[in-house]
Amino acid sequence: MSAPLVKLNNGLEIPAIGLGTWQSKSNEVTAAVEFALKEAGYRHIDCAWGYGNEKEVGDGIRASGVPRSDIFITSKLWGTYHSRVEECLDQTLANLGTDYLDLYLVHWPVPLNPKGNHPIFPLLPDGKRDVDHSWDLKDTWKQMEAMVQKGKVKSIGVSNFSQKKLDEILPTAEIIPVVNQLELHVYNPQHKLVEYLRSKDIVPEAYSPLGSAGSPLLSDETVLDIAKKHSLQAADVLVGYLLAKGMVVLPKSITPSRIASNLSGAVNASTKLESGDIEKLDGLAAAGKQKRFITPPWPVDLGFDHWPSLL
Ligand SMILES: NC(=O)C1=CN([C@@H]2O[C@H](COP(=O)(O)OP(=O)(O)OC[C@H]3O[C@@H](n4cnc5c(N)ncnc54)[C@H](OP(=O)(O)O)[C@@H]3O)[C@@H](O)[C@H]2O)C=CC1
Ligand SMILES: O=C[C@H](O)[C@@H](O)[C@@H](O)[C@H](O)C(=O)O
Repeated sequence: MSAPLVKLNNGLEIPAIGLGTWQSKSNEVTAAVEFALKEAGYRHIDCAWGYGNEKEVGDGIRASGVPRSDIFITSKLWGTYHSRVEECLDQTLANLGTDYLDLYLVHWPVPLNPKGNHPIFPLLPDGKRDVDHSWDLKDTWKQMEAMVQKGKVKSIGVSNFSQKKLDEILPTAEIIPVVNQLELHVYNPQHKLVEYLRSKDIVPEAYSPLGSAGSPLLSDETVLDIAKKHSLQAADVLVGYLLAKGMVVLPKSITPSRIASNLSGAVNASTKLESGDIEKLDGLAAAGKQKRFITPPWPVDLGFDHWPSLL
């Protein structure tokens, strides 16, 4: 079984299901990536410099024996490197053991102090994250564009960009981001933002599609009812719902049976779900279940709906 392909605005294609690797421990991720590629039919791996496990992901890619050219690899630029994009990218390429990425994303629209008191999470004396207010996001994007010109990445995109943040880079962008990777699931569907992305031909990529670790989504009554009706598992419905909506979906697992079913079960679910099921799932958040699970304490306004106020 393989995942369907989704067309990007530059004509390239991305497999609609990618294996997530955030919080996959270094001693577990190699086997997970190897299994996903060799046994479960995955051809897309979602990584990030900030996850600290790219070397082990690279080991899994090589152990799978699947040719590099058959695999779609994404990684992400961390905040302390907004003014040094090529430096972060070169580390990622070396970590993964490849000479190009299929997709490189700006991880968060928040430049962090590159000379702060920590290489990943620099903090100010008051304990807040040390944001580099002097750096302009437009210049991060210029440096991202240069990586395409240099041939180090095939496509570039963003992650965790609200409409407000996209509107900071789009007027001067020479390359339109191909995707925006966001927290998207039945409790956080972000319908308005997704509609905006569609209007700009930017593909929504769904992270934490199962609601991340310890998720209540897997025991949601509506999800379970729909799963029962079609003889599916809850996770199949959650991933299949996003697939059916034409999104790219990034379920993470280090458990072989789940890695397999998150692709095969979800593709099956995407063909079985009826319009009434999709309507019900689309309406869960508005019916009182709206919830974000990933809200790091950025001391800036990201411009998202339903973001806890931390300012
Ligand atoms: N751009 C960004 O800022 C972000 C990007 N991401 C990307 O998206 C990926 C997915 O998001 P993530 O937050 O990891 O969460 P997910 O929604 O993918 O959930 C992962 C959790 O669900 C469990 N799980 C996986 N499959 C099943 C299943 N079939 N049945 C029951 N439980 C299951 C996993 O356990 P186990 O592994 O033990 O099987 C793990 O605890 C990340 O790994 C990362 O690649 C995520 C967050 C932010
Ligand atoms: O991709 C995963 C997430 O974005 C993760 O990298 C962040 O939430 C990070 O832990 C943070 O605290 O800022």
